[in-house]
This record gives sequence, structure tokens and C-alpha cells, in this order.
Amino acid sequence: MTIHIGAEKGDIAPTVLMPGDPYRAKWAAETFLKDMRCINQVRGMLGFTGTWNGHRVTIQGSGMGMPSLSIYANELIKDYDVQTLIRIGSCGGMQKHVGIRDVILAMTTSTLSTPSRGIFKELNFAPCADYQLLSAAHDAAKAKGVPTHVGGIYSSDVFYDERPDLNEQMIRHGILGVEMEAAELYNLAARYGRRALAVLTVSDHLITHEALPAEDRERSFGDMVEIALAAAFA
Ligand SMILES: O=P(O)(O)O[C@H]1O[C@H](CO)[C@@H](O)[C@H]1O
Ligand SMILES: O=c1cc[nH]c(=O)[nH]1
Repeated sequence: MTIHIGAEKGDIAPTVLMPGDPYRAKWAAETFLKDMRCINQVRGMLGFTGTWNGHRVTIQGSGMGMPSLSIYANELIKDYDVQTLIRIGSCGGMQKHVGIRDVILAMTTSTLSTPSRGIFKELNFAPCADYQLLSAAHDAAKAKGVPTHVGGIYSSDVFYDERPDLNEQMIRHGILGVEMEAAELYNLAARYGRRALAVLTVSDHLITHEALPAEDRERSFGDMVEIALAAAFA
């Protein structure tokens, strides 16, 4: 057990999927895992372990924002020796050709700041995905026929953004979407020699202003879960 995770050491699998929303973790575990059981309820940040195609998998909520994800990813890596961490998140679309419900595989992520900022100081470290996971996720997405984009995303510290000028520059430089956790996940994976990827579903759009309701964000993003599972065990 750790400060934020109530599971015993063997209760967490070497592969963990991490949605921000703990109820998405519950839905994904109930929908895609066999023999699943709840392994964490501390602070309501639900986690479940079960099997997918015979492979042990944990699905653990990360909460919203990099400070929250950083707590869970640090403990999963350092206390439970997790090797593969795949974020399954929602994001805002930032390009006209990226549609609602499309999947984005985050090859790199730009950010103003992360909980790792203090380490890098003046260095602009470039957090990137594990290539093997990225390539396998792309294959899985193609096989499913899901509209999928691979490229850079923006990991923001705020949902309610006050920097339209910055968004304009990111759109101009091809950033596909915005979310709030992947950069710190990639930083931690690089630091501890683990594999990480963010598989995202576009839930709203910064240009068209379309937006899906909360229930869809919690319960309808099955394609990204299956893509993440296929990539983890490719
Ligand atoms: O749907 P999740 O995984 O929580 O991800 C996105 O949604 C939240 C904001 O609504 C942030 O956590 C952002 O990264
Ligand atoms: O962080 C996020 C997640 C979804 N949609 C956004 O606009 N931002």
C-alpha cells in the first residue's frame, strides 16, 4: 500500500491503463476485463485489475492534471514496479481535420510546465511516447478502421485557458489536441526507463466548439481502450 493507492503489491499488473476519470476506469474494467476486481478506492480514485486476452491489466484513474497524475504514476512505478503506462484520455481537438471522436496518438507533447520542471530548469526537454507502443497502437487503430492522428499534443495545466495567442501558435505548428496529463507521464517514463503512451479521444473541439456530454466521456470511448490494450500486448 502507498499513501494514495490501497492495493497490495501483487494486486497491480505490470501494465496499467490510466484514464483521468475514475468512473471511466470502472466502465473500461467492467467492459473489457475478465475476472476484474477493485484494487483501489483511496480518495475515490478507483483502480481495477483483471485480464484481457489472458494478460493481467490494471486500469487506474489518474485524476485531472499533471500534479495528480504524477502522484499515481510515481507510486505505480516506484512502489508497484509498473513497466507500461498508457493514458486513455479525452482531449480537445485543435486542427480542422481532427474530428470529434477521432483518436489521437500523442507522439510528443508540448507544455508550459510540468511537476518535473524543477529538474529540467532551463532545458526544454521533449517528452515523447515509447515508439514500440506508438507503432503498435497505430497498427491496432488502422485494423479497427478508427480515424486516427499521430503527432504532437499540448499538455495544459488549465482547462479554462486564457492564452488564445498561445493556442493560435500551437494550431499554426500542427498541434493536434489539448489534454492535461501526458507530458508528466512521458517525463516519468523517461526518468525510470518505463514505456508510456497517451491514446486520446477527441471529446470537444477548440475550433468548431462541438462538445460531447460527460456521460459519453465516461462510457463511450471503447475504441481507445481496445487500441491501448492491443498496443500493450502486441
Ligand atoms: O478525460 P481525462 O482522461 O480526464 O482527460 C481530460 O479531461 C480532463 C478535463 O476535462 C483532463 O484530465 C484532461 O486531460
Ligand atoms: O484538457 C482538455 C480535455 C478535453 N478538452 C479540452 O479542451 N481540454
